[in-house]
Amino acid sequence: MRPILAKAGRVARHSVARRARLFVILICIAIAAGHTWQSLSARLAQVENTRIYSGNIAKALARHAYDVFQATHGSLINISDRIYETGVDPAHTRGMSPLLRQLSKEMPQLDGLYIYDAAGNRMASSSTPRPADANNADRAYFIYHRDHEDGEPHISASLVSRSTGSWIIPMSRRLNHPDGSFAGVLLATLRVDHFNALYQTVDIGKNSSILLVLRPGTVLTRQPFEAGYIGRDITADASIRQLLGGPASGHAEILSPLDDTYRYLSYQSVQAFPLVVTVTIARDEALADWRQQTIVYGAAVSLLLLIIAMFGWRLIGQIELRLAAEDRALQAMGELRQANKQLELLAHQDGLTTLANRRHLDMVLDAEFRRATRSGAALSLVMIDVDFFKQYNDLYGHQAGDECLRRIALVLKERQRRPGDLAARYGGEEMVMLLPETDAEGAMVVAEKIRAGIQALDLGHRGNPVGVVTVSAGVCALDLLEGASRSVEELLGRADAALYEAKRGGRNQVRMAQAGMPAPAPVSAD
Ligand SMILES: Nc1nc2c(ncn2[C@@H]2O[C@H](COP(=O)(O)OP(=O)(O)OP(=O)(O)O)[C@@H](O)[C@H]2O)c(=O)[nH]1
Repeated sequence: MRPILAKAGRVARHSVARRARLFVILICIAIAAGHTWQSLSARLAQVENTRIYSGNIAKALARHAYDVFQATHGSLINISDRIYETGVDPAHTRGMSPLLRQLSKEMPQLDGLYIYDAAGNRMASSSTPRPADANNADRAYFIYHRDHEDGEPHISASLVSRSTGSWIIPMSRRLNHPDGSFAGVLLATLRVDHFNALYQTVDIGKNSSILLVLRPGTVLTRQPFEAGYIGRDITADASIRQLLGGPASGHAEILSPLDDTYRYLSYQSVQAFPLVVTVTIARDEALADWRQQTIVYGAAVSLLLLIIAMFGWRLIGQIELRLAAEDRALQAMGELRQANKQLELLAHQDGLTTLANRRHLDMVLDAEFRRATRSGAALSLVMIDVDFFKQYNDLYGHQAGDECLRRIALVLKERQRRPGDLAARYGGEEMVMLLPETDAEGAMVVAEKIRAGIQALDLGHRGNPVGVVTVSAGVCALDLLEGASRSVEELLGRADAALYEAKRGGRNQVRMAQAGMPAPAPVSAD
């Protein structure tokens, strides 16, 4: 495998591990994000349910408050009509206690009904008179009516009744003389208990509350009841003031000014009266189920993520190990291929000259011969033999002889100009140049250039009359052979014969094979 391709393959394989790691991370992120989204959605749904639930309760309780105050208001109108029948006659008014008792009995929300004159003295009441409430000129509702001429019903802040000792909500009307001057106050007191008894039946949780509020923000009663909260102004908190100052009903998350607890607050104004019912549910209580579910799911999802991360990482680790093993195998394969190539090269190469060896020459010659015979193309062969090489060895030693052969081989290599040209060591100091697509004349030119090139090496040789190393060469071309008897052996034999002729002719020359050339005879080394 080529190094660049191998590297590209390695990069691609390692990017698989990277992508797998990224995939596991993305899966984990997706699961975590999905759980977070689901959890936040569930929280929103829980908050919305709480809003609807508390809003519905506030609506129902506001309706109840309206019914109670409307009925009380009806009674006050009824009583004042009776009083006005006689033009606010004190004697007549003082005799109305039985009527007040009767009306009070019929209305379970009432703690009592009272009539006070312009000086605040009690003129009639539904309860047994007590010295403590003989004069109520100091009460806020009395002062209000004394100072305001309107005959509208007035609701005051809750207080403890001097007559019954119970927590009550005063609802009163001004009484006028026929000339419009202040004649006294007609008072109905509503039992705080009456509201709380109902509020207690609403299951909204331990840390949640229901408030009946007198606008702008005075607490009339609270469930769970705590005397300390009665009369407090919840609009001291700006956010609540703003909230209650808005539409007739609404919802918000608030930090309760009463107990510093975060709560979901729903409120509903009571129709026709300056009253508001608020239902607040502690955030902790509202979200308790959601929190528990989130913790359980969160633990399950965390476990799942842990398992995915652990298995994912282990899997990726194994992938990486496999990839590393693959890398090593590929590298080993590459090295093996390289070694095989080297071996192949060595199998075809002559160790001394690095020219093609005899075996390779035989293979190529055979193939080229058949190809040329088939196609009618030219094919030539030059056989080269070093002159007086025995003397060279004798004179300069075998190692010098080897070096000489190497230098000669370089000249042959130089002459391999075409892709098909092949220089080979034929054996000993004999070499061959195979020249496909080359005719006899062309081969003669190449052979001559080789001969001249070797002489030009100027390798001193005292045993050679020329004084330097020279070669003789015999050339034979395919077209010199007779058609039917053509063979590789003949081509070689005829080239060898031509070489023989060159030797006989005095060496350091090139001869071309001739038709009917005589068989080679031994040449003297002298
Ligand atoms: N140094 C060395 N000598 C070799 C090698 N192969 C063959 N020879 C020697 O080459 C010589 C060839 O000598 P001969 O065939 O008698 O002929 P020559 O001395 O070259 O004389 P002519 O060919 O007639 O010019 C022998 O002495 C071989 O030992 C080789 O690989 N290295």
